[in-house]
Amino acid sequence: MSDAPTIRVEGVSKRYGETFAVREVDLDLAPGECVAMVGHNGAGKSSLIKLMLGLTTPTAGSVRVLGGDPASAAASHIRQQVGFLPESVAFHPSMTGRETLDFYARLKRVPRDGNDALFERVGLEPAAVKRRVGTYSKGMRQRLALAQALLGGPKVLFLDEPTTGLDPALRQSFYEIVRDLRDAGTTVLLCSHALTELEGQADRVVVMNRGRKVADGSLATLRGLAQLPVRIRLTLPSGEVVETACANDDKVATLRQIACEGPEIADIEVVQPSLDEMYAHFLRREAAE
Ligand SMILES: Nc1ncnc2c1ncn2[C@@H]1O[C@H](COP(=O)(O)OP(=O)(O)OP(=O)(O)O)[C@@H](O)[C@H]1O
Repeated sequence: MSDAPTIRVEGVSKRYGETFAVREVDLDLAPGECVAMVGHNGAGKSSLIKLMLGLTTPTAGSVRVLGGDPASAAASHIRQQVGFLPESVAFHPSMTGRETLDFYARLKRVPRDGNDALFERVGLEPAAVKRRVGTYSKGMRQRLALAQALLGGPKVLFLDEPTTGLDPALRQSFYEIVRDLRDAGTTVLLCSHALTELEGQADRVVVMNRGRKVADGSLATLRGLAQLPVRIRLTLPSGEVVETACANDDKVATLRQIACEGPEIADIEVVQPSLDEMYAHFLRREAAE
């Protein structure tokens, strides 16, 4: 990974009238990094993405994407290297999948000859590509939406709630595509409310609350900061499950003690705090400050 960030957000605020949608946010995203942005409804996630897309300009601070201001008139070359999958995509129902992707390719001024490869990549079968979008299932529409976001091989990809309404198998294949993109050096910013499914997918998690960034780090870093207890789950030979909790730093000593002095056990499991629990912790901490 090169050190120059693909995206640099510095001291950014965005105000709509009296409402601060984004407040004094600093955020760097490196090439090939997959970052998950989480937060309640109205936390400022979409507003931040709009700023990074250059659709709006900050009230204060600066946004740099691929070294330039994405909102400037001269930034069409930047916008061409950015893919965006919005939270709700409305395609024209009477156009086929192929016509839809051709249309977006023309808009983005990228050659259409890569479209077949894109359909294959997102798992849209040739027969489906010929059908009108109005006949598509939610999963097929979302695959087409992803193909649209991948047009031109973007260096930066924004995905807003990409897996909402998808079945578990489709979610998995979605994240596989995201992993391949990240491995190929694409910077991916992913917004989601589905916290549990983000575990293992993102290199870093950014927690937003009321426009502010309240936490930012790898899951391991956030676990260290939150200092939430780990749970030790013991299954006794009778099948009964007993749970105890201890500080993360004490878990080895606790396990040793259980092994030496505890009851006979059939199975043991150490359960780290989930992303859901950490998210709740950071919001509680923010509310208390
Ligand atoms: N164009 C706008 N005009 C006025 N207020 C706005 C505008 N866009 C966003 N806001 C306000 O800014 C705040 C942040 O909204 P934003 O859509 O960025 O949140 P979000 O985290 O994306 O929420 P969700 O998860 O529901 O999509 C909200 O209070 C919202 O009402």
